[in-house]
Amino acid sequence: MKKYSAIPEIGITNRTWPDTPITQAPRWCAVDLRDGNQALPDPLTLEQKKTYFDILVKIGFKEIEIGFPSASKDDYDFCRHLIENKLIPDDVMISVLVPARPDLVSKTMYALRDVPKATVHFYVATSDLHREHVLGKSRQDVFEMCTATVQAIKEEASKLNPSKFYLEFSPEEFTDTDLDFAVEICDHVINEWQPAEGEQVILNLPATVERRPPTHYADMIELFQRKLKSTQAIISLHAHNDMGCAVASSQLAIQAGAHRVEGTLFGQGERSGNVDLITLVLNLQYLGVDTGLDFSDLMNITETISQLTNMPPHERHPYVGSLVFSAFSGSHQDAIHKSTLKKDALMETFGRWKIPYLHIDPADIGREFENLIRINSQSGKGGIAHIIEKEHNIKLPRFVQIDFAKRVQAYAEAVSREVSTQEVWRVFEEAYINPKNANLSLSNYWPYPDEKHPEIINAKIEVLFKGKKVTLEARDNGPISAFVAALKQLEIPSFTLEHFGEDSIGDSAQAEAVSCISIKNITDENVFIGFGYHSNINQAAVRAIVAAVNNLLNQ
Ligand SMILES: CC(=O)SCCNC(=O)CCNC(=O)[C@H](O)C(C)(C)COP(=O)(O)OP(=O)(O)OC[C@H]1O[C@@H](n2cnc3c(N)ncnc32)[C@H](O)[C@@H]1OP(=O)(O)O
Ligand SMILES: CC(C)C(=O)C(=O)O
Repeated sequence: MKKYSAIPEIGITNRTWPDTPITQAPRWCAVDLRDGNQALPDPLTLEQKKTYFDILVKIGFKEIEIGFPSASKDDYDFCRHLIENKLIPDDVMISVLVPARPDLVSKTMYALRDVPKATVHFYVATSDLHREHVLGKSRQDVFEMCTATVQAIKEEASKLNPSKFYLEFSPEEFTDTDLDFAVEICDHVINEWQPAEGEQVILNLPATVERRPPTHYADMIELFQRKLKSTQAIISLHAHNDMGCAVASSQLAIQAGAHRVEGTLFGQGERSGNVDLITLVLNLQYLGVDTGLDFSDLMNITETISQLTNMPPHERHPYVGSLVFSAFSGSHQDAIHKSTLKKDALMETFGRWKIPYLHIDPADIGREFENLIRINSQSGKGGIAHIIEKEHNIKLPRFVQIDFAKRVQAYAEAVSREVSTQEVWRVFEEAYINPKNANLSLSNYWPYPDEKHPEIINAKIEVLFKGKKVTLEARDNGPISAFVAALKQLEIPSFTLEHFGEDSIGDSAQAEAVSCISIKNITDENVFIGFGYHSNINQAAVRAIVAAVNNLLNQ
């Protein structure tokens, strides 16, 4: 016998869910304070639960499962705390969990006294595996347990008038349960509860352990609804993530007609967790669905929840991971660099958000482009140019990008790790602004127009050349060419000025000028680049020339 084998199909005919797009958000129920909390190595304290509850409310959850009051004093106290201090907003429905054990119902209901309204959620395992081998019960026993539990809830509820109670039932291990039995037991629970006209019972159909592919979950949800007799049911999902497919399962099962989804932030929950509501909700938002939840402050939410649970999300966790809006590799960086500059135009062209390698706008979830492009040995010129432009406001000409990318790559290979933006700048400075082992340094430069021919510029310069102070003079028809003419009197290889570009940094009157120069060694045609800064554009240019000449001398 093989240890693992194919899982039998559900046996649905004419399934409709694959052709049913999601156009409307389901009801969301956050079960972080129950399923999430029960799976934490250190369960949340009362204070921590309060903070967590407030975050869930702020995000916009209207249904929040707050705990298992019969399980522990902490859970009981938290329930009392919310009710006694009237901390539950009018438009929020809390729910509590209890097993199908009448002995635990009274404590559960007593914990809810004075609540204006609440959902009482009870569960019993219905799979053959669990029912027979854990609970040791027959199918008939399970019917009786449900009857007894519903009656106990009704009885306790009647003592707590005028609080209004709603019912939720979970056939635990639904996805491993014979579907006809699941339908029968759910119809039975609704019949026992006898909901008032217009009232509905939540049937929460859990993938307690993810034992099937997402398509099977969707099939089961569609078929369950076809078979259910009652018309007073809300179909709810509760997917676990053992195969890593909980988001996909839930998304397909919503297509299959589920009205409500239970899950947790970051998928915090038993084993590999519950469905991650952040991913699921933002996936629907990405599909244009109005989800009713607000994750615009997601990074602060992430930070607080990580502290509470002591479990920060993985760096690649969809939407929230620290690396999900970062690109290290050259072709990704190039594409992002080019397209973020014209993101509005792209939006016009495609009629929706579209940027290569970025499926949503990070700004929508409180993130920025700031760390989007990160540098290592996989990076290319586009990304590196992006860093220099973003951090230092300097637009690198293409030929400089090509030259500089090689230098940064050599540096990254030498250090064998990610290169910080400060290091990128240091490489830039050493390459083009203050080259190491400089033989030439500029002490002073005085350009002045000729008295008789003001279009002619006289250049007087003082330099330190190979340790000696030298004064040089020359004239030409511009301040830069006059400077070059003076410099050429030194014993340096002959060169020509190839490129001269200038830009300004900042937009005030005191903005600094930045010049980019390239010179070519006439003998071997090698090109050398220099950059210079100054508040005066001519002074910036001659500093760039000095840097380029130093590179030529260091050849
Ligand atoms: C899939 C889920 O996440 S379900 C929620 C799980 N969450 C929790 O279990 C957290 C809180 N639980 C607890 O604090 C405890 O388990 C309690 C208070 C509920 C019960 O504690 P104990 O009475 O000590 O029982 P214990 O947990 O050891 O065993 C469970 C008993 O309940 C039975 N049981 C388990 N689930 C159910 C159920 N849904 N309905 C009825 N009985 C159940 C078991 O068969 C077992 O019965 P046994 O004593 O006859 O063998
Ligand atoms: C109690 C139920 C809903 C549950 O947590 C599960 O089946 O995973």
